[in-house]
Order: sequence, then C-alpha cells, then structure tokens
Amino acid sequence: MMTEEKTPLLTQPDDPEAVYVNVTTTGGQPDPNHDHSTTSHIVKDTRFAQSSGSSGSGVRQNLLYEPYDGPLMTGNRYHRQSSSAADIAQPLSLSWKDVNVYAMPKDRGCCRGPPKGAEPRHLLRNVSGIVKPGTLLAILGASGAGKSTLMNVLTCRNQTKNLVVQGDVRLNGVEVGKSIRNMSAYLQQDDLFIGTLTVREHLIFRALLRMDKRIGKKERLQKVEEVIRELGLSKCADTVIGTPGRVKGISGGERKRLAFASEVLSNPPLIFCDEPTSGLDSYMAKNIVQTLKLLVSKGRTIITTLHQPSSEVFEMFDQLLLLTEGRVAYFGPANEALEFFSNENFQCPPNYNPADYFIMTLAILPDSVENCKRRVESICNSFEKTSTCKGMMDEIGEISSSSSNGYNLSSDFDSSRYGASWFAQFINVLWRSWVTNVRDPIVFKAKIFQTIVISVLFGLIYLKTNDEYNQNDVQNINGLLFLLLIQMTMQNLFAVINLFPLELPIFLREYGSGLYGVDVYFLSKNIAELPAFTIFPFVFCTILYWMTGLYQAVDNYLILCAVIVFSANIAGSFGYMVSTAFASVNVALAVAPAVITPLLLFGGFFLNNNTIPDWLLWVKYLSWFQFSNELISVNQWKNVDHIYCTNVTEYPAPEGSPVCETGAAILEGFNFKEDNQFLDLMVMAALFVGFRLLSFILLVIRAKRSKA
Ligand SMILES: Nc1ncnc2c1ncn2[C@@H]1O[C@H](COP(=O)(O)OP(=O)(O)OP(=O)(O)O)[C@@H](O)[C@H]1O
Repeated sequence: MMTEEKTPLLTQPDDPEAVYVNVTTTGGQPDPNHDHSTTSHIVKDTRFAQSSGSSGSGVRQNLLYEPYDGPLMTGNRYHRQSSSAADIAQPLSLSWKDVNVYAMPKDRGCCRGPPKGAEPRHLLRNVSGIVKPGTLLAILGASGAGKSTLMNVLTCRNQTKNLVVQGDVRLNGVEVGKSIRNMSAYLQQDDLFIGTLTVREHLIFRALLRMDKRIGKKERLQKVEEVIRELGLSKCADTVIGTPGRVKGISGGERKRLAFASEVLSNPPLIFCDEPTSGLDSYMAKNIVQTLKLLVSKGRTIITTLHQPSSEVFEMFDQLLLLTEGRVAYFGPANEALEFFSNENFQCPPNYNPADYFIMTLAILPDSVENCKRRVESICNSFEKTSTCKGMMDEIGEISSSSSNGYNLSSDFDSSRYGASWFAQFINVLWRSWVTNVRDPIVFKAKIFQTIVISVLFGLIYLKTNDEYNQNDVQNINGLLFLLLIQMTMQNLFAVINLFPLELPIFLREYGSGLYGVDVYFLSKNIAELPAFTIFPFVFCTILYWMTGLYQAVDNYLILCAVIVFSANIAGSFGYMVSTAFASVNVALAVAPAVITPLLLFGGFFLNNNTIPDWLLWVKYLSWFQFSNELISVNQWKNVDHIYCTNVTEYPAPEGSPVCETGAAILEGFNFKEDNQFLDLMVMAALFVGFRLLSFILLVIRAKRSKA
C-alpha cells in the first residue's frame, strides 16, 4: 500500500515553519508507480537516476525529493536564482581519479636542503571517487587517514608548499582547476562570524554581497527570509550571533546552521563540509546532518568529513568513503558497506555503530602496527577488486568522456570575482564595520572608561586652574604634554592590535569567498574607525586641557586637540601595520612595545634632539612623538613670556615678581623651533599615509597568499 506523508527534515518540535519533504513509502520500498519525472531533477537525467533512487534505500527512510523545475546543465553562475529556493542552476558531479599526494621532506633552512636520505611521504594513494547531484557523501577514517588532505585536493585549497599533488579532479567531467572554488562552497570546521550582528543582519549582508548582481534587493531579502525558515533559524533570527567566550549569542548548533545558511544563499550546487558536527552533542549533530540532507534534497552535491557519526547519522549518508593510510577501503552506497566488510570477515556486531566499527577496523593501533597495516592493506586490495569499485571507475571514465558531448559545464560560465559592484561592497562593508564598532559592548565601555576616567585622573594629578606659570609648573606641563601623547598612542595602538588580528581570519575567508575586495575592506574599516579615533582623543584632550591649566586660549586648545587627534590616528595606522604584519594578537602585542620604546626615546622628551648620534637620526623621522611633541610644545610655550621663579605661587603674580624664564627659552632647551611646524605636519602626514599604505600592501599580500 502506498502512503504519502510530509516529514519534517529539521526536527524542531512544534515549529510551524518546519521544512517538509515528501516521503512516499510502499512498505519501506520506493513506490515504483510514483511519477519520477516530477520528483527530482536527478531523475530527469538518467545518469543521475541511480543516486536518487538507490542511495540509502532499505536501511534508511526513502526520500523522493521535492519537484525540481530548474534547468539542467545550463545557466552561467551557480548563484543564479529563480523563484524557488530549490533551484540549483547547474547540478554538479564531482569525480576524482588516481589522486596521489606526496609530502616532500622539508628543508633544514639556510639553503641546506632536506635531511639526507629523507623520503617523500605518500599521503594519498590512487584515491578515486565520484559523487553526483542529490547525494551526500561522508568521508570517514581514523585520525591521519588522509580525509583533510583529500578535501584540500578536491577544493584546491590550503595546499602547503611541500605537497606534490597528482591526479585528475573534474566537475561534470571537465577539469576546472581552481575555478571549482567559484562553483562550490566550503564550510570549514571553525565558524567565523562578526559576533555583533544578528542572524538576519548577517544573512542580509551576505545576500547583498554574494548573490548575483542581476538579482534585485527585494528578491535578495525574500531569499534571506526563505533561508532563515528553511534552516530553522526563525527563532534566533534577531538574536546577536555572539562571540564564544566573550559575548553570549546563538547556540553551537544554530551557528552551524547559520554557516550553512550563509552559503546556501548563493545556491552553490556543490558544498564541501569539514567536520560540520564537531563540538556538537548527538542531537545537534543529527540536526546538522538533517540540514545537509535538506540541501541535498534540492539537488546539491555535498561532501563532508565527519568524526564519530552516531548510528542515526550514519543512516542518513547516501555514499560513504572510508579512508585508511591514504587509501580507499570502501567507496559506495553507505548501506552496502556492512555487507562488504562482512564479506571480508569483518562482521559488525549487532547493535554496534557501523561508523565506529569501520573506523576501529581500519585504525592503525600503536601496539600492533604491522598487523593493522596488513589488515587494512588486504581490505583496500579487496575493495579494488569489487564490482562496486569497478562500477565507480567506469562511471568516472564515462562522465569524463561525455564531457565532450555537451554534458558538461556551461561554456559561458562566468567566474567574475565579485557578486556586487564596488560601491555596493563599500556601502555594506562600511555599514558592518560601523555596527561592529558601536555595538561591541566591551570595547565601547573600555574606550569610554579609558577616556573619561583616565583623563579625570590625570587632570586631578596635574590640577591647575590658572595659566600663570612658575618653574615647578614647567616640568609638570612638559610631562603632561608628553604623557598625553603616550596615552593617546597606547590607547589607539593597542585598541587596533587587540582587535584587528581577530577580525583578519573573517576578512580572509570572506575575501576568499568573493564577498568583497581588499581595498573595499581596508577603506571601509579606516573610515568606520575614524570617528572613534577622533572623538575619544578629542574628549580626552578637552578634559585634561581645562583641568590642568595648559595655555588658555581657544586657538591653542584647538591646535592641541588637532595634534593629539592626528597622533592618535598615526598610532592607529602603526597598529594596523603591526597587526597585518604579524596577524596574531600575541605576536603583535609582543612586537609593538619593543618598537614603540625606541620611538618614544626619540620623542624629544627623554633625549635631547641635539644629542642624537648621526647614524641614528633616521629613527627620529619614524617617531611621530618627536614631531607632535614639537608642535604641542611650541603651541604651549611660544606665547608665554613670564615663567616666575619657584616661590611665586599667587595668581595673578604680584607686581615685580622675579621672572626666571620664558617659554622661548624652554623651547630652545628642547631644541624645538616654531619654524619647524610645517615640516612637523608634513612628516606626520607622511607617517600616517606611509603606515596605512604599508598595512594595505601587507593585507593584499596576506589575502593573495590565503587564496593560493
Ligand atoms: N603538509 C604536510 N606535510 C607532511 N605531512 C602531512 C602534511 N599534511 C598532512 N600530512 C600527514 O598526512 C596524514 C593525513 O593527514 P590528514 O590531515 O589528511 O588526516 P585526517 O584524516 O584529516 O586526520 P584528522 O581526522 O586527525 O584531521 C597525516 O599523517 C599527516 O601528518
């Protein structure tokens, strides 16, 4: 008897928006009378029929996929959209044949080459496989079996220099090389998000930048809502994503689903996932694999590596690739793997998780390495002789030869780099950078604290309510001016160093996915941070100015603030340079003080300008302390004619009080000249531009390298 019912794919109890697929059952077997011409695009092409009908039937529930009305093998971008979220512009079959990877011995450095007698390590040995649209392939194997290495070969990513890769990787029978990245999505193990955005904001950001240029904004926003519903994110759509360990946000499972949602927006026909369930409990892991099944049911091709899938999860796999020692121990329908192993006299005990059993059987145990190696070699050799393996090799050959038959990638495949115009990229990235700055509660509070509390504290220490100076004040005022410079430098330098390297991996990943260019990111970031680099130093300077009796005149106040704001921005530029050069908070934090200290030394406060040795004069030109100190000191002292002797404390000074010094004499003592002001400004401008330019160049290099 045939029954047809709607089964939710994402198991969210009582969720009115749960996604359903048609499940047609005839006593556990696919219904032969069901109209397959409308059940799935897979059935439309006989080459794919096997994957939809046979995969996984029997052991697990038979899914007859939702109607697929989209075109087959047409369209020029994978993220071409239609009214249906299910529409994959171009279903893709991925095949790989005789993939071999060798790790060459590493050089010992200093041009000494590799150690004598060191042999290349053979990491992958003649690994072949094929995975078709509408199929979920799980790659399993013990640690070190070669899963990540194979994923890297298939995705043309993360290949280190010492690896030599041989083999043939094809999409629909066509060798596409690195273009595979434009046609696929790669979900890496670690989810990287800007934690201050909400789920919906994040998806809108992605939709505006990643989807095809020809799709209107309204359609994009509709698609976002559709994806939120499809991936069960409705409940947390307006919750901030959060930053683990810092700001509480959505759960681990929701983060994973959000990562899928981010990729699904652009409708990739091919998705690679690296350990998508790591760190999740078994319920969440099942939920994630159900999400994969949902995506597969729309005609996508998904390849995932997994650690320790539960029995329930195992039953959801269509195809299984078991790797051991870089070789294929089994490749084929997941539900036939047990039979293959039992034919080899490896009988999985009843009620035992098949995945665990396979991994244990194929593992190389440290206390019996030789035995284990013999066992896995025999399994791999046997698999090569099976009809499953031969059938697979035939299919690979067939799809490669049919690529010349029009059964291939559309010839007008558009691999243009970005999905949005330069201006659209700029507006959206600027918006996100701005939101990130103003919403980060910890950073924002820290900046307010630093600005108000520390300036008031300094103000109380240097408190002075008049601008009549005596000799005691000279040391205080000079110390205060230099302290102001140091405080503004450190505050802004470390604000950048503590945060920018944390954001770099997100930038590199998004740049790699073609969301926006380096120039857009850098420019937006610089502009978005400008208000913080201006307002906080200005407020700091203002509080101190009026508390400490610096030279009281509006012009002088404004000049002082301008120089301090300028210095703060140079310090920020320097922070960007150090951060992009080292890309790690820890290293940048260790390097920055070591570089700043000599620059401070040449600031004109600790070391007189006249005494700098000639051979070190160039360092002086890198020290913005020197130039800004000269500017603010001239600004402070140039109009001061009376510096009374120490015993004069009254205000105004009594008639005839002894004058010991003038402001000009103080400037002379430091070798500061009023005439240098223009030069000072020019050098500061050069340092500001130079540091930013260097940061930009370093960022471009880093971005290009990360894509290599
Ligand atoms: N660049 C490299 N140079 C030398 N050896 C490498 C390199 N990359 C990987 N290997 C080695 O290749 C083998 C397979 O590594 P791979 O990371 O692919 O394993 P895996 O199955 O993904 O393991 P895990 O599940 O622990 O991540 C390991 O022994 C590893 O040490």
